[in-house]
Amino acid sequence: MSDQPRRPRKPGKPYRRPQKDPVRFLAFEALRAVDERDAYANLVLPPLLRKAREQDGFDGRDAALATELVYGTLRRQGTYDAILAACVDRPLREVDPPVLDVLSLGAHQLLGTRIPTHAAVSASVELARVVLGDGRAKFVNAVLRKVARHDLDGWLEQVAPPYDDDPEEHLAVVHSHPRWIVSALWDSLGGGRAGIEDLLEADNERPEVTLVARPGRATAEELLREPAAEPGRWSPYAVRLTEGGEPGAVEAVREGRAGVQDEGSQLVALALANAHVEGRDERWLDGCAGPGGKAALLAALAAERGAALVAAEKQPHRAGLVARALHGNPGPYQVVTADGTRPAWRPGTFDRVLVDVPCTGLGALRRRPEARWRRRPEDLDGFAPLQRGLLEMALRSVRVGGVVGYATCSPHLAETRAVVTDVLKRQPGFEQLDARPLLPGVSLLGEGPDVQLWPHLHGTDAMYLALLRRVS
Ligand SMILES: C[S@@+](CC[C@H](N)C(=O)[O-])C[C@H]1O[C@@H](n2cnc3c(N)ncnc32)[C@H](O)[C@@H]1O
Repeated sequence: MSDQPRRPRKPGKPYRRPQKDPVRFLAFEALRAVDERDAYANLVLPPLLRKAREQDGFDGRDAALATELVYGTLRRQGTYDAILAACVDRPLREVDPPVLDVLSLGAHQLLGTRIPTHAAVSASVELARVVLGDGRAKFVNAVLRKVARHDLDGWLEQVAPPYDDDPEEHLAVVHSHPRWIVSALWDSLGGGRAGIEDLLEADNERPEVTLVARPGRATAEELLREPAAEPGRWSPYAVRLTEGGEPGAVEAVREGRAGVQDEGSQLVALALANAHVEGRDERWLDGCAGPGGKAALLAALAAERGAALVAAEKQPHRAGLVARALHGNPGPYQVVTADGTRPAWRPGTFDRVLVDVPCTGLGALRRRPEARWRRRPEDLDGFAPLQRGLLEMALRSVRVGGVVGYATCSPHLAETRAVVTDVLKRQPGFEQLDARPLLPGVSLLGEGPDVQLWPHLHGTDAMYLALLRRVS
């Protein structure tokens, strides 16, 4: 793209080269990658930040601002789209995607950060001059000046329908979630307006980084020596890095003795490990193990009891990640690349089985800021047969008296209770255990017997767990 103006300027208006602000430029590059290449922000950002540290001298504050601009813009995209639609004289789908990205980034700076108005507008116009050219920068300037006329609350009053007229659409616009997701989360959570609003807002918060000290290999005390580290809320193995931090810089993480793992995932593994099984307790199975977070915790717990874990994963490259996560485990384990719906082991082989099935991931929206806009309701139909197939396999793989854990990182009822109910109808001989006492100290677990965790109530991802014992 040429830096030179196409036509000579009028006297008195000398041409000024646009100033490239590395933080905004990096945020724009990340948004384009997410938009254009369906990339994931959490994968795109780290290499961009690394490059910026080396080439542009980015410091910690620059990196924090760039990260906040990317994540905040993506999370609040639904709200910003509604506001931008009111400021643009044509449908947003007719605005070029790169222009829309600059506008959204500008809207986030104006409405979602403390950056002063003039700085937010001028930085966005400058960015537009660099990446879009002077003509479209004028358009960006005009639109963002309209956006700047109100604060976020003022805009929401204008663009969101009143709650009493259309509660779901109101919540969708105000809390920036697709309407079908608002509806699904509300169905699962139940209750009135306050609870669902708290949940939707929790999805818009950046989660803390939580570490797991793998038992027998590291201790929570060791991890608590890290800066701004606090004990976990529920899991004895959890340590929260309250200021984010860099897990890769933690020695125990680098050595594989500890890992990054949300407390909800730790609780699922712990509940399965703590469930009572009669008699032998030597053979454990993780039936869909990649990338290996729960398998690593299970394997370490199994080692403490003299049990062995088989970790099965269908995708070869993910099986490689499982092998890496389990490397150095003090007890016996085996990683197999296998289709868990067609097991390579005999029925009734295992004493404990976990199936943490592929799902829509609607319980981890706070970690994947773009995911809510990519998911479609039809995705549920795609996962349904696999989720049932994997649970059926798990039930066949456990011996009489043994226990199966069915887990998802989605609270959608079609992926949680509906699967368990359907499969148990076809496969008698199982009783559902009350999972709640197996999560000691965790409050607000509902009526059971299954467990649904929530970001706003438990500070975890919205993990689901049902525990089933084979009785005949
Ligand atoms: C939700 S993830 C599991 C996360 C894992 N438990 C952890 O904590 O790291 C589901 C995994 O199941 C794998 N998978 C999908 N279909 C499978 C199948 N038929 N058999 C075994 N694994 C499968 C996916 O590749 C994915 O790695």
